[in-house]
Amino acid sequence: MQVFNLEEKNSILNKFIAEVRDVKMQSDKMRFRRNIERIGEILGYELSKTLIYKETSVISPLGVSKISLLDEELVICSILRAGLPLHNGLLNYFDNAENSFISAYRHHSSKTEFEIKVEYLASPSLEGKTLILADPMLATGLSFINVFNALKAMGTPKNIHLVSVIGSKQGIETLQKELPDHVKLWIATVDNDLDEHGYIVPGLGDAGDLCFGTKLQH
Ligand SMILES: O=P(O)(O)OC[C@H]1O[C@H](OP(=O)(O)OP(=O)(O)O)[C@H](O)[C@@H]1O
Ligand SMILES: O=c1cc[nH]c(=O)[nH]1
Ligand SMILES: [Mg+2]
Repeated sequence: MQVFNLEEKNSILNKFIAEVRDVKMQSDKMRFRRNIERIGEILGYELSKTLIYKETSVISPLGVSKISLLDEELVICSILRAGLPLHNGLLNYFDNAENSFISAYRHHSSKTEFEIKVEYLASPSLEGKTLILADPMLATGLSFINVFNALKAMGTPKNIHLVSVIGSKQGIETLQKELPDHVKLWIATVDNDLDEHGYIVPGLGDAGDLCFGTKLQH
């Protein structure tokens, strides 16, 4: 897996990362969701530079302009719940993409032990297409791996891009071991630690709850 960590170069992205981490700003849920969406827009723009383009002619009122436009069948798949604002950010730029939604949640057998449950999948065929798989948090990496395996039933994509906001070093190492070499990861920032509950430290907390509110454990 190839990793593109956008924090390696300072940009306006830093402001959005700072705001999603900031415990005081997190009380403004609308701003939190919009910042995740803005980060999705930037990650999408960066990955768009690696896609395939085809020269096209555009007729303006005064003449003809040649321009290269995206020439790939894209499918954006997001992992519910927290993937939704990131999905919207990607879709803001890749406006002709097809869309998939898949659920993944942590089912806890104790305070520190959990397995990932994948229960819902709505997707077009992925055969021969470019798949963009979005989830803002890459903690242990188990959600991405379980979802990656569940999506195999939808066909074999030509290219696969994972898009995430905050990753842990450990989670990225796990993905490096478990996912094929051709997969690319686009990530806004990487943290060093995971706590005993599998939360990224310093991270930002629970992205799903910050977007949409707390949920009952079941
Ligand atoms: O890398 P992992 O250790 O698998 O953890 C990351 C997962 O945790 C979060 O989802 P969560 O299970 O909290 O579900 P939610 O979006 O419904 O809150 C996040 O959105 C990822 O899907
Ligand atoms: O740090 C983490 C880990 C899992 N899920 C989150 O939302 N945050
Ligand atoms: Mg959550």
